[in-house]
Amino acid sequence: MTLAKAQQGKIPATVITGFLGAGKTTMIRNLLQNADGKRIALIINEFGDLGVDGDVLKGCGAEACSEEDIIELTNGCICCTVADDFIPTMTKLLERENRPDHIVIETSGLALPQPLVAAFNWPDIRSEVTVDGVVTVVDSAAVAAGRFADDHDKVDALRVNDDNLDHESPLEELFEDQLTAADLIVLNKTDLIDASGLKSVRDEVASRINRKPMMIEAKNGQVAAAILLGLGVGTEGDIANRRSHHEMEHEAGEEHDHDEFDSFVVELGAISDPAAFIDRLKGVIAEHDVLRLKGFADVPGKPMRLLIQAVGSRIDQYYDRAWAAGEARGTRLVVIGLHEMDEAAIRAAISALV
Ligand SMILES: Nc1nc2c(ncn2[C@@H]2O[C@H](COP(=O)(O)OP(=O)(O)OP(=O)(O)O)[C@@H](O)[C@H]2O)c(=O)[nH]1
Repeated sequence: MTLAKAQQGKIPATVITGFLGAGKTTMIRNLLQNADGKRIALIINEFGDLGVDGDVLKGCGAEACSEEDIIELTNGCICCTVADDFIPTMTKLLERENRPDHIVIETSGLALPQPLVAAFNWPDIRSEVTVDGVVTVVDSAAVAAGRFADDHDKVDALRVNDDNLDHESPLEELFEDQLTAADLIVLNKTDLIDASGLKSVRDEVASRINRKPMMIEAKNGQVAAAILLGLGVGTEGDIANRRSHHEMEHEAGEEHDHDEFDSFVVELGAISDPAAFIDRLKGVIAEHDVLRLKGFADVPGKPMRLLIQAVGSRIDQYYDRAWAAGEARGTRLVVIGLHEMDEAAIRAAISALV
């Protein structure tokens, strides 16, 4: 039977992966607003105890995806909760009378796509759904800045003190695993680098994988729906050829976890001078090498909440929606970094900015 025939009648599902802050949610938001009339169900998974991505997407008011079609998986990283969380969610989705035309899954920035894609080979899922393709979003500016390659010395130093450390740099490994799973690589944030920087990013990305998936460039995740949702690969049938570092290192079946990374939520009162707060926040992020920080701030006198998005020390902010009636105003920020980050010091430093 041909691949196309085997997939006939199945709902296509697109898996969108990529490191923290690469631009996955931005790309999906753009997709929902330009979905060519398709009805999309969205499954979102986020690292950290504050559902920022779901909120951003629910607020985008696109017709392609109503609020009940946005499902948040909050019990941990999707690659570790496949059996307990993802499969039951998919089963429920497939039982709905009004089935979607397409399913889009946004993994957390720390997820390995391989176990998720492999789950599409489970009999109940395989008969109904196929993976149209895995799209890996890359933060081109972060690659150009050496984000995924520059801490060899640090890892080597840690390895001296820890015989059990069998991994490369956790960022580098994850970056490669997410690229390895890709059918399409989107080199995003090209507005932040010049042409020669972009050429180096292309070369570096290509050098990290053996396969040659399609690679395209994008700004603000603007990629046509026909490309994103039209890959037609059936990736579940090829996932055994795209093994992650973890799978190769732990053939014996040792559990994968996210011990190398950590997150915590900082709650603050109102922020009366957001410009000054954000300016000084950049310093805290740089000093403690925070990988990702995002959340909402309460600015006195403003009817809307301020969305704050930091990727490394680049920070975007905008007022995204009005505080709802009865909603407690407050500032809540999720901080994500390497496990060894100094939570107490970061908490104290951020709290001192208010
Ligand atoms: N300059 C620039 N900023 C971008 C681009 N794409 C996304 N961003 C910004 O990057 C930040 C992170 O984008 P998200 O879409 O939330 O990234 P993500 O991959 O969903 O992040 P996580 O879910 O936390 O892993 C936001 O502030 C976006 O506005 C781009 O092409 N150029």
